[in-house]
Amino acid sequence: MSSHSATTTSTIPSLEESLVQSLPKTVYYIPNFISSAEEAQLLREIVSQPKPKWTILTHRRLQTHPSALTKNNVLLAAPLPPWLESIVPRMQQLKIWDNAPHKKPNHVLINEYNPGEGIMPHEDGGAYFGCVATVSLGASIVLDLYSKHTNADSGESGEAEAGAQKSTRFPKWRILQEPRSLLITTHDMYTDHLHGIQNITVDEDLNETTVANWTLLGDKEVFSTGRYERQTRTSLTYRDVIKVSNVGKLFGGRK
Ligand SMILES: O=C(O)CCC(=O)C(=O)O
Ligand SMILES: [Fe+2]
Repeated sequence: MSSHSATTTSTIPSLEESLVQSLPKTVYYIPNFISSAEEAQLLREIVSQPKPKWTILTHRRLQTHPSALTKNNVLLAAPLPPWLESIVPRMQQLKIWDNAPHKKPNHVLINEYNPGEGIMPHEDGGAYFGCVATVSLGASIVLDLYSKHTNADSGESGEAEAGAQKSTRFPKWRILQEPRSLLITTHDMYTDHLHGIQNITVDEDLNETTVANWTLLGDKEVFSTGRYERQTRTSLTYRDVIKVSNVGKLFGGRK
């Protein structure tokens, strides 16, 4: 009976036990939120999307489901594809969407990072209800967190930086996201902080003092050397877009 736990639905830990206590409010980290079979299925769906679904960016590529927002940050009403919707009820069990305008996510960005790729520090902003739920697929990666208001003192300078990281900001905290994990970012952490992923090939210096969610990790052994060689990592970021418009209305009622 060893490895026959095919479904994990009944074993999600509570939000309380998933709180990342060392961070400003509020971040939750849940390892193994999905099973390996679900992870494989999601990755199959992602790679089988038609080529034009991908937006190629300098340091990653991106899919937007069901579609990109309009210039005014409006989502044209459409359901999420069923393969992305499949894990939404499990998120709803955690009650993280209870205060959201639509009570569940209606938009998913899919980011794929090869080794050496990343995303500049940014905030996700006011188009969305202030909660993002990130499912990681394929490999681990470090997410850096920054205070929104620069304080010039932090961090050593010294390290010669290759690439275009112009703002010399240093991450204040780091979160290690394992494959199949769920990361929930909400409240002040959503509104008052920036997050980013460095364009590097190895995440280094990983240990219980440098990784905010160390005690919550599913498998610390993987990081026992303190180093993690990046592999392709894909993330699904689930959000609730506040403004939704019916296409019919939009085109029918033109003023
Ligand atoms: O890949 C991630 O975990 C972060 C993605 C992200 O920050 C975004 O799409 O806004
Ligand atoms: Fe983001």
